[in-house]
Amino acid sequence: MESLWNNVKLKMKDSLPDHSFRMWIQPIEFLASENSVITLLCPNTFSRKRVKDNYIQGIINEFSTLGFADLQIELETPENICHNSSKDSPKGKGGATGDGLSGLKKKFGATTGSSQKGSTSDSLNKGLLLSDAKSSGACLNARKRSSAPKQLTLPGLNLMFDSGRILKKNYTFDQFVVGDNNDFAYSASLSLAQGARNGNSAIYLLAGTGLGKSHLSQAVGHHAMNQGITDKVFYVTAEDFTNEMVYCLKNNTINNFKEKYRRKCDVLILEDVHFLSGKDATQKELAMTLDYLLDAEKRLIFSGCYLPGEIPKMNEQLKSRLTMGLVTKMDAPDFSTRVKILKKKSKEYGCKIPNDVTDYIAQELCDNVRQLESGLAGVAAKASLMGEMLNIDLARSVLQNITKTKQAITVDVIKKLVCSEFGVTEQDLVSPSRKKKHVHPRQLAIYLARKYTDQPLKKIGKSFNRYHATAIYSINAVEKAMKKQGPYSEQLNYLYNKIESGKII
Ligand SMILES: Nc1ncnc2c1ncn2[C@@H]1O[C@H](COP(=O)(O)OP(=O)(O)OP(=O)(O)O)[C@@H](O)[C@H]1O
Repeated sequence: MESLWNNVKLKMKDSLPDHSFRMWIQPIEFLASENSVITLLCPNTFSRKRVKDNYIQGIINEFSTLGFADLQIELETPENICHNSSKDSPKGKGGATGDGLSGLKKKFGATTGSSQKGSTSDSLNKGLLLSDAKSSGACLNARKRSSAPKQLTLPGLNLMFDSGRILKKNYTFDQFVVGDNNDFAYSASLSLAQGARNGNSAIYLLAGTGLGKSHLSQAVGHHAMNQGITDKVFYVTAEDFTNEMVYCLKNNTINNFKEKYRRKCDVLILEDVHFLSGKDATQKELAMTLDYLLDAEKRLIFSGCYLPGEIPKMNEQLKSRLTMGLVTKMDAPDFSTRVKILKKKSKEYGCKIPNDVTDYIAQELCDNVRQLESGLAGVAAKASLMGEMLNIDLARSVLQNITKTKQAITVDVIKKLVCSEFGVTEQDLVSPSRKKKHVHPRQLAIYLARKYTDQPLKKIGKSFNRYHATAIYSINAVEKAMKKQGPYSEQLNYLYNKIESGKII
């Protein structure tokens, strides 16, 4: 169940503005599951109230799209649990809150997984074990051992470090399954991590969503640190880089920023390069930083869904620096690699999946590895939560929610939906009109077509009489607008719900 919750989190990451996700959803941890009730642990009462008021419905919806429609979600806080336990205790003082979230989970017998993003490597049965521990008063005993209460941190505040984001603990080379689709990217990344330059100190990992860019680029960081090569590994997204630069400019600390990236970094991992589109000042600064790093033969790993040359409003200097090293493309895995991935992941989750079920999942889910993981987690979680046999019928009942949506959505279906919601015609969508009332629905339709269909961007652009670059620009514009919570993201969530509920077909 813990990995099911991690999948729900991943889905929410896509639909919420980044800061809201990091502040409110990311810190929530799975605590227990019993009889179709899932208990989640919020860091404190304030966060619990906020989640209850604003995000609980979204959480329920995401569980339901993963095939768990009838679950009840309970939100707990460390204080609350130990307060409840202390009612049974003759002299319950102090509290597990002092140890924070992970301490409390340890006391309850659950593993904490990756500190930031939650690991999928824990057994799917942990939730049930956890409930047992809870009912047998483990918290109470733990409380007696705990030290004086300490202040809890605000949710999400410890996610960024001076050197960027924390690397996910299981994004290592040995957890990465190599197939025909990614063997070149894998070898190039490994060789860069090991310091065999072959004339290259930079790599650009190019792939669609969920195909392993973050996994492989973070594996380079892990390797450099674990092998004692360097601990000066900076892992940032292009958005983080931009925000940090703007912050430093405003606070007159831009020299520190330059010093940090140019002189204190041995390995720079920069993700989601397409975010830089149109950000002239950041592009110039990054190009200069890359000159320093390339001259010093530092290791650079970039990743993005598009080639730099395809990203609109990107300056030529930066484009050429980003592609100075190897550009390696990762494709969707073929059937046998999907089976290998499922087998590896099910071992990680600590569950045994019969071969025919693994084959079935691999046949049904072929878009990307994230989707594959989500299907596997859903199937295993349903078997564990409902106490059902893990067989093809059960797998079918979980996967049909994922595949039904996927099969039926085409660019035309999306166009029709957007037209009916915005009161425009299909002709308006494909026309050259730059009027806001046409541009807005057109950009949304392009974004949705990218999200819900398998069509390549070139083809999507063509369906709207647009160039490839304009399609990328539209997607970036929607992603940017979504980050500001408000009518725009609500509108988009509404469209997601309509599409995913199958109500438009
Ligand atoms: N070859 C692989 N072997 C094992 N796991 C993989 C592989 N490729 C991807 N994954 C897993 O799939 C999930 C998604 O991968 P990742 O986050 O690296 O994708 P991404 O390309 O960075 O996607 P996005 O562009 O949406 O951020 C992760 O849990 C990752 O561990």
